[in-house]
Amino acid sequence: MSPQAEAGPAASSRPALADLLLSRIRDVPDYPKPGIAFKDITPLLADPEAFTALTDELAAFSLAQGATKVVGLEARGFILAAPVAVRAGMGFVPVRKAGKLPGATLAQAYDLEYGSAEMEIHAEDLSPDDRVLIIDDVLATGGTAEAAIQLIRRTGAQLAGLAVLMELTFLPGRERVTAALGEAPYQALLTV
Ligand SMILES: O=P(O)(O)OC[C@H]1O[C@H](OP(=O)(O)OP(=O)(O)O)[C@H](O)[C@@H]1O
Ligand SMILES: Nc1ncnc2[nH]cnc12
Repeated sequence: MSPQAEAGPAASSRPALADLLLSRIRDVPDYPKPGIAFKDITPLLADPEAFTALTDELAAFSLAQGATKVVGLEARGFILAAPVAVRAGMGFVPVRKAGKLPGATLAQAYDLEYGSAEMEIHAEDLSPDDRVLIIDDVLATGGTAEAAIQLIRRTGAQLAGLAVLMELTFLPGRERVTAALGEAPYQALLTV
């Protein structure tokens, strides 16, 4: 399945799920900076029906891709990815912002919609036999996800794909991550 075929169709093929998830995401204007329309997922997390439906959908995607590990991107990616890993029976590996992991790390610098940062992973948490699904809440410029893809490749593990709750289509994130993913699939449950 091509990355393009994976992107977006969840919203059209599962309209009830898409409507439920979308109804629980709040727009906050001018946060954290003027001009940014912030997508706040906390109402979705507070709703057990919506959070469970999201977890089940992402767990099914992880299993369908043959993943062995789920990687979550700090911080909102942790909240989504950890229950997916438990539901799918896979390990969870955090990608953290610089300086938070105590062991030997690989590091990757990146830019995002409203700033720049550096992320790290404990390379010892992944082996070449692992197939890694990366999970995050929002794909905006794609800078964060692209850096995570590069980081996973540098560990020597295989990429099972990238799944996000929501893609912001007015930014060129999809082109950026599908180029970085190569043959590995991309799934956005919602496109806004
Ligand atoms: O596509 P991009 O332009 O890179 O933006 C997307 C990233 O931005 C947000 O994370 P943020 O760094 O704000 O961290 P948080 O989850 O700790 O709030 C979001 O959770 C994604 O990880
Ligand atoms: N507009 C946005 N809303 C929420 N998270 C984001 N990460 C990057 N851009 C974002």
